Amino acid sequence: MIRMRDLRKDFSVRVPAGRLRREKRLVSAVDGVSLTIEPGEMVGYIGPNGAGKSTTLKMLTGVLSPTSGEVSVFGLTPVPQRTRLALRIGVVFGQRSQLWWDLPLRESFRLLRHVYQVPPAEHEQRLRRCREMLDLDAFLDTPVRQLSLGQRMRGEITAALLHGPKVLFLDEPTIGLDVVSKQAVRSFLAELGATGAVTVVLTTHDLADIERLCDRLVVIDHGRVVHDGTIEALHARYGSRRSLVVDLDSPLPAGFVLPGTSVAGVEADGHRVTFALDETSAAAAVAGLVAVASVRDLSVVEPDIEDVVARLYRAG
Ligand SMILES: Nc1ncnc2c1ncn2[C@@H]1O[C@H](COP(=O)(O)OP(=O)(O)OP(=O)(O)O)[C@@H](O)[C@H]1O
Repeated sequence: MIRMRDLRKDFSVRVPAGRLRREKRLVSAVDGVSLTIEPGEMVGYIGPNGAGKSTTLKMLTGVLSPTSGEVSVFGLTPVPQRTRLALRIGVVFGQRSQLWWDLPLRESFRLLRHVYQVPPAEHEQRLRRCREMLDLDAFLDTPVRQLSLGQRMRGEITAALLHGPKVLFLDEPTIGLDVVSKQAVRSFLAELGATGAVTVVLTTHDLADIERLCDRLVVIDHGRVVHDGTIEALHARYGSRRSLVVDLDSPLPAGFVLPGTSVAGVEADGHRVTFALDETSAAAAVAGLVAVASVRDLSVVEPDIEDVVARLYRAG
């Protein structure tokens, strides 16, 4: 289990004060975060730039000491017990590689087996799974410095898992990746999450990662948690609704009301209407509509997570 209690991290920064002077100022990067993450959970940790996501991950992984508050990861306090912690966690931080730049990927994996003293059979079994699922074979013998970003990220994720950690921390695992690599990484993480064997905490700016992967979404802003729950709870809280988009042979009569909905948009001279499904199902709305109008085509649009998260950031 991962526990944070009133966790804080302040940085002292020098900011310009007048033309020549600079003065010290405290930045509260993490400002009283309390969270408990149960084993096997897959949690998306999101927030605007500078919200405090990386700083939180750094405290969880023992890279930074908290200014105050408590943090424990599977019973260990990260900074003082960093060596023991390293055996239980896997970390993928985009900017920092755990691979040997000049060696082929395969050699990095071999060296990591020695670093973590993983029995050969266990190592082989884990590596085989990653090779299959992350499609590594085509570039296993390529030096790491020659890998594309997507190939390297797949290598980094493998490297983070070869010692069989209980927790995987990922900072922006899909940033800058091409579509194929993104899909490979997401499918792999989805499968990993489904086993429940590894607890996963990931930060991302790509909300499709969250939609695809995370049951739980924690939103942080200015170092504080502003939402903790499912994506559905976020939609409910911000009143996002599904909508029904219909293409009509002719515009609806003036003053037309479809029970349980409100008109969210009218386009193409009234031939396309979007109804927000406020208090009714898509099926009931469609039935009500085809009874009075000639419907050429229709689609049901799910609420957009980008939209609701943008509203949340603005509110924050
Ligand atoms: N080493 C540091 N020294 C001074 N200030 C820092 C340091 N690291 C982070 N900060 C500040 O702390 C705040 C939180 O930064 P952090 O990197 O945790 O945000 P983030 O949510 O990960 O942002 P991003 O999405 O841009 O990566 C920012 O205001 C940042 O400028």
